[in-house]
Amino acid sequence: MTKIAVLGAGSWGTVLGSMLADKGYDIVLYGNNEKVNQEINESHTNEHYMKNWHVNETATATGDLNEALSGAEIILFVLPTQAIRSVAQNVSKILAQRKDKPLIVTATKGIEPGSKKLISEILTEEIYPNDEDKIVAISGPSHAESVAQKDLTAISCASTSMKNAQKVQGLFSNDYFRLYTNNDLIGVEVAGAVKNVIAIAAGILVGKHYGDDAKAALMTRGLAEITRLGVNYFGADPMTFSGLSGIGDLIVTCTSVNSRNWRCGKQLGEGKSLDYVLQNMGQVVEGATTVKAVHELCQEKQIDMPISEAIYRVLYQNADVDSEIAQMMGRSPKQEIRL
Ligand SMILES: NC(=O)C1=CN([C@@H]2O[C@H](COP(=O)(O)OP(=O)(O)OC[C@H]3O[C@@H](n4cnc5c(N)ncnc54)[C@H](OP(=O)(O)O)[C@@H]3O)[C@@H](O)[C@H]2O)C=CC1
Ligand SMILES: O=C(CO)COP(=O)(O)O
Repeated sequence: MTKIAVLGAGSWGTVLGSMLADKGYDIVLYGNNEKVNQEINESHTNEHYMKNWHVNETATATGDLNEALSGAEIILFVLPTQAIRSVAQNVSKILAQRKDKPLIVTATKGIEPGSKKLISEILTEEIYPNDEDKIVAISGPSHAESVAQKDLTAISCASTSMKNAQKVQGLFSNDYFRLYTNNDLIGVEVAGAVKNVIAIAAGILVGKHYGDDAKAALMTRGLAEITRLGVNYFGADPMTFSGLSGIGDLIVTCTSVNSRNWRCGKQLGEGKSLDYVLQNMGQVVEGATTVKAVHELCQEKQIDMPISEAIYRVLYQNADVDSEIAQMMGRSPKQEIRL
């Protein structure tokens, strides 16, 4: 039986791990919270991250990375962006003692501030230098809460190696979870990461009582600036942004109450402080981290991303939301389709 090590025992890691255990794989979750690991092993629940939900009883959890990786053919990273590099370094040390090279899958959506690197770039750098083909990213419109209920879900599965993308497609697919392969790894990751920033903006508009036109305008212009960053800086294929990891994920994250990024934005729009919102969310809000990397890129490479830059100023420079909205609506006239 194929063993899959799932690194991250939060909402998405637990649901993906349980879904894969339902298919008969040997699943070991790696989590850094001993209480959560114990709860998964003993009562097969993870109440903090997935309320009133049952984890497949064959899935186990451990705080020992060696134990999680032992014999694993697939290593699935489902950690917050901020934890990826340090855990990847530990994974690399453990794999150095092995002859085989397990396939690495990432479900994390983010860009690392400072390095401005995507998750696949960090994993390649830390684990398989010069072998990007061993990395596969899964990304698209998918909330843990929906997949836990076996709601119909379709996402992208991207790698520079079509063979490895197809392998992961086969491993993860079931009758309610469908994956489409994509060879634009970079584009899929940029789209998945930056939509979280736009989702914060979508939440802010709701918190400020703006309506449907505002939401539609934000999502469309948000996609335009995500595409601009992806194509101009990362060299992504523009078509990727019309796909599941692009417009698909943008729609779900900007409209669903399950989105932590959207909920964060809504509370900011209602006047709460970022510190208060993040402390009370109890789960990761990736857009709040990724917007720092996006801001660095905009400054360095002169990329025009007015929505993301406004979100950066609201989150980290104390900017007033109403003034930012007024400023955005008053920008000089622009042509719609431009990269
Ligand atoms: N939730 C979802 O529906 C989806 C999430 N994603 C992406 O998946 C990634 C993970 O999100 P999600 O599961 O929701 O996040 P959660 O906030 O629900 O869980 C994060 C988990 O990571 C753990 N963790 C943090 N740092 C470390 C570390 N250094 N070592 C080991 N474990 C660590 C946390 O542990 P602790 O309890 O100790 O904090 C927690 O268990 C994000 O990039 C997100 O964007 C993608 C699609 C859907
Ligand atoms: O990526 C996601 C949905 O596809 C999860 O979004 P949130 O992190 O905003 O909950």
